[in-house]
Amino acid sequence: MANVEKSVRPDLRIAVVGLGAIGTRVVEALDRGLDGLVLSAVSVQNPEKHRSRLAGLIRPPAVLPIEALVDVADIVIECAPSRLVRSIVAPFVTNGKTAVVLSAGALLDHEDLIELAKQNGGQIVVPTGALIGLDAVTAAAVGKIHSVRMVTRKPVRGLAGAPYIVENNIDIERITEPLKIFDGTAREAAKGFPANVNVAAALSLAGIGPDRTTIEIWADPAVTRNMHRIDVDSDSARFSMSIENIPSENPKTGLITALSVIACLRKLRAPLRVGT
Ligand SMILES: NC(=O)C1=CN([C@@H]2O[C@H](COP(=O)(O)OP(=O)(O)OC[C@H]3O[C@@H](n4cnc5c(N)ncnc54)[C@H](O)[C@@H]3O)[C@@H](O)[C@H]2O)C=CC1
Ligand SMILES: O=C([O-])CC(=O)C(=O)O
Repeated sequence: MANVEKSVRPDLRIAVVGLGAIGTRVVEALDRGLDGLVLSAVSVQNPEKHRSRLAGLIRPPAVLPIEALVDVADIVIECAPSRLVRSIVAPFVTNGKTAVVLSAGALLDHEDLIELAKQNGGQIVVPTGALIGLDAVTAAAVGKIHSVRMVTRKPVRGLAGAPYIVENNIDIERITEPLKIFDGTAREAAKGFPANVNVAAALSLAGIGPDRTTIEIWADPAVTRNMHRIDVDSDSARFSMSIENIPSENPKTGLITALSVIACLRKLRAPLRVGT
């Protein structure tokens, strides 16, 4: 019998930027082991703050400035403030590599990064994150989607400090009843709520774009979870989806977001992929 040699692909080297609510969990999962992936480096704002936790990992990664990551990683995972998206993504996609982006709202302001990826054989991956059903939305988008509408309801803590609220002097701290604070497009929401509704940007990129996807945002003193409801009407299906996210230590960010990134990473080398 012929001796069939198992082909061995080198591990994909992963870099993570930002060790907050999402990045910390992703780094820990990579350190515990994800098939075919190895954590090569991280970028942090304050290395001293993370020194002991990183030293406690089974395989401590290098701690490097953002611009040095492209030399040591095949894939970068952006889990950082949205203002850093360009500096994180551009070097990777320019070199034909992959950038996983959590600050999806910032992509709407830097859409040329998608063109840069196209020209250089790179890829930008936006995980489902704190949302649900982007598989169905991308499938429906192969046909014709008539409308995508989203309603987000968050506790006050999950919205406080958003630029739109500050600029419009909206007082949400003392509300006793649900208050609709925004009704507009995903593009406008990404500008006004850059750290609160990346999900709307992801939804828009999966479906009919940031100018046709609409979102209402409610501050609700009665809820403890970050709640998103989506209604899609298309020529193949009509569907509604909702998710109630338990906030992480960052009240703006649902716990499931990091798990979505880990699931996305698992798919990269999995022998079975389920879902679009
Ligand atoms: N796509 C989605 O479904 C979701 C996206 N997000 C977005 O993902 C991003 C990360 O979210 P979280 O982990 O909750 O935020 P976080 O605020 O908990 O963590 C961000 C981390 O980035 C670090 N950082 C700041 N400047 C840095 C620099 N120059 N270099 C390296 N690190 C730096 C901060 O120190 C902090 O530890 C945010 O933009 C957030 O809005 C959050 C939830 C859902
Ligand atoms: O976690 C959530 O519910 C959503 C969120 O913060 C975001 O989209 O930025």
